[in-house]
Amino acid sequence: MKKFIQKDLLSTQPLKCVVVGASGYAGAQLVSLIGQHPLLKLVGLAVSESSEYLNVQFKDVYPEYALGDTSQVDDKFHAYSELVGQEKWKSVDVVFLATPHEWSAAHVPEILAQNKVVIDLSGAFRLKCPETFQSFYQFPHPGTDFNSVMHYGLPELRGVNLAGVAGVAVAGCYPTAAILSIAPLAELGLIAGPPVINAVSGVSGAGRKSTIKNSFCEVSLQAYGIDQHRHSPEIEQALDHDVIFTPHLGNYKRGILSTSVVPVKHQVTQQWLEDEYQSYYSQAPLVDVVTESPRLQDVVHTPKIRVFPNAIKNGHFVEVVSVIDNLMKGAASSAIQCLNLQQNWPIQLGLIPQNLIAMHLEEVA
Ligand SMILES: NC(=O)C1=CN([C@@H]2O[C@H](COP(=O)(O)OP(=O)(O)OC[C@H]3O[C@@H](n4cnc5c(N)ncnc54)[C@H](OP(=O)(O)O)[C@@H]3O)[C@@H](O)[C@H]2O)C=CC1
Ligand SMILES: CC(=O)N[C@@H](CCC(=O)OP(=O)(O)O)C(=O)O
Repeated sequence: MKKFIQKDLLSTQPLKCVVVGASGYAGAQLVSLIGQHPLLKLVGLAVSESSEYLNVQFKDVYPEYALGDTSQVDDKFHAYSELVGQEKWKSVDVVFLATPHEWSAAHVPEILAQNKVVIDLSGAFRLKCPETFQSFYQFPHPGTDFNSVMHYGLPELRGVNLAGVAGVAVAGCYPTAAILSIAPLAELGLIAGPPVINAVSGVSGAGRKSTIKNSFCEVSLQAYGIDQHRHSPEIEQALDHDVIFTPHLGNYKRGILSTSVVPVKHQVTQQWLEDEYQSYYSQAPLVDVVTESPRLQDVVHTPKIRVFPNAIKNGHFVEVVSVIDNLMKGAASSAIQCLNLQQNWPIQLGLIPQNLIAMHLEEVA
């Protein structure tokens, strides 16, 4: 696969990356994105010691994400404990974790201690309050010392500054859709009462391991986690406001459609609202503020979010519909954006080739 990059980054050495949890849905999507990124080089795929994929090649499990030329890449799954014992581990720059929350909580400290950048897709380091964390995750907070080390990674949220940070706790999938729907109103101080957020996710949001609840014949559009989903406090932390969040499971594979209804402190017009959203996202190439109700198929398999703000009830409420692919913008592509920002690279580097072509590119050798 040909990779292109703008001239001023041509002399930048690619970062060596490992994905832990590479056999899972989010990890596999990450592997495919690293494979197409001009400044990232995949050097290891890690799974658990009891994984059914040990020593199996990635392309045999996920042919749809084939890495292109794999002759230079070890694309077999290895146990994490084996990988860290290999000589090449020492030169790894970045470790992506697409692992269970408990696993990330236990292992991030040792990876940070080896001066490797950690990009964690789990929820282990997103919530700053230990009591809230314990009550929603049912295990102890990894420690408040990490609150200043692991930075919340929602790339388009104003105030997020990831340049040079040691670690990133990538935002959750539902929170990405909900927070980016409401953030412009929060910044304006317009929220008059708890936003009501209803969101539907495809089944890949629940991960690859099957259970009765997410098996094909059992899944039927259904609300769950009412008033107790761990993404409620995550959304509240980012917006600094209470919310009423209800997730729903839909009988399809990928994508989240979120609808947020927000009471506002003063009457707004449609034009004003659209202008404010356009302004908030003016430097965000992967956010489309749209004027027609977005569909999941507009974004599935893409790194984009589409946001559709509406002034309703005579301008006293704002209703915002947004759509994302939960495995891309809700997980893997957002993780790549976070690393791009951590490195001071363009936010969309490696994610939208056609955008790159517009930026005076050179082919990477
Ligand atoms: N699915 C989604 O839409 C999103 C997921 N996330 C987060 O990403 C993480 C992964 O989610 P998802 O891909 O859905 O989950 P999956 O269940 O599909 O994948 C989990 C991965 O973790 C690996 N794993 C499990 N235990 C260990 C261990 N002890 N050591 C090393 N690897 C281990 C599994 O490998 P194996 O079983 O082969 O050993 C597998 O590769 C979770 O924290 C989730 O919350 C974040 C945003 C969205
Ligand atoms: C459909 C489904 O089950 N979705 C998952 C959320 C997706 C996920 O993995 O959560 P994070 O974004 O926090 O990592 C859930 O409700 O627990």
